[in-house]
Amino acid sequence: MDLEFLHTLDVQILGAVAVAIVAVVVGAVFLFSSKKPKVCLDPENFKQFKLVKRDQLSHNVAKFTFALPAPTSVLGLPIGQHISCRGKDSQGEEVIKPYTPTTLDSDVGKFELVIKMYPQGRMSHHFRELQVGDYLAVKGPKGRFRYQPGQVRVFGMIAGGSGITPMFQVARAILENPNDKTKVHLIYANVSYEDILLREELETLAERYSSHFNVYYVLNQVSCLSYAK
Ligand SMILES: Cc1cc2nc3c(=O)[nH]c(=O)nc-3n(C[C@H](O)[C@H](O)[C@H](O)COP(=O)(O)OP(=O)(O)OC[C@H]3O[C@@H](n4cnc5c(N)ncnc54)[C@H](O)[C@@H]3O)c2cc1C
Repeated sequence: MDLEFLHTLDVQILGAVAVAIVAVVVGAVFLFSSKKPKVCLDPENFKQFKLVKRDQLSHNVAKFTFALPAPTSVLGLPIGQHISCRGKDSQGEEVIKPYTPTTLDSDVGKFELVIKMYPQGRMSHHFRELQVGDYLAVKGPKGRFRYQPGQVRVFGMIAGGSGITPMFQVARAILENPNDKTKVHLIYANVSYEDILLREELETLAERYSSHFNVYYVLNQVSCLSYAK
C-alpha cells in the first residue's frame, strides 16, 4: 500500500516537473518573439511611412522624420546600406532615388532623412512638397556594402556634400558600439562652411569620441564665419 502510494507520488511529481518545463519553454519562446523588434523594410515592395516632423536646416536642406508603425518597430537597415524612395517630379512623373537614413536601428519607432534639395532636382521637388502628415514610399535595404564591426582597424572616409549621410551612418554605428575599437578619419568637402551638412552632429561625435574620430573639413570658399569657428 505504501509502495503504491509512493509510486503514485512519483508519477505526480514527474508530471508536475514536465508541465513546469513546458511552461518555462513556452514562456521563453513567447518572451523572445515578443521582444524581437518588428522590422519594417521590404526589399521587394514599397511601403508607406508617415512624415511626422520636418525641420528646415538651411535654405535647401531639411531633416525629415518618419514614423514607423509602432514605437518599438525598427527600420531594419544593415549598416552601410540605403533605401530607395519613390516620389513624383514637377511634371508628375515617377522618380526613384537612393537615400541613407541618418538614424540607426537603435533609434526605434522612427527614421530620419537629411535631404539637400536642388532647384531643378526631380526627387528634390517631391521632398520640397512633402508636408507633415504625408506618406513617403520606401523600399529596401539596398546596396552591396555591409559593415561588420571590427572589419578594419582604421576607417578612412571621404565625402562631399550630401554624400556625408552614408559616412555618418557608418561612423555613428562604429563609435556608438563599445565593442568596436575601429578608428574613423573623415575628410568632408563642401563649397562653403554654411553648406556643411550634419555639422553639429559630427562635432558632437568628434568631442564625445575624440580618441576614435577625427573630422577634417575641406572648403572651396572660406568665409569669416569658417575662421571664427
Ligand atoms: C547611396 C546613396 C545615398 C544617398 N543619400 C542621400 C541623402 O541621405 N541625402 C541627400 O540629400 N542625398 C542623398 N543621395 C543623393 C540622392 O540620391 C539624389 O541624387 C539627390 O537627392 C538628387 O536627386 P534629384 O532627383 O533631386 O536631382 P536630379 O534630378 O538628379 O538632379 C540633381 C542636380 O543635378 C542637376 N542636373 C540634373 N541633370 C542635369 C544635367 N543633365 N546637366 C546638368 N545638371 C543637371 C539638377 O539641376 C540638380 O541640381 C544619395 C545618393 C546615393 C547614391
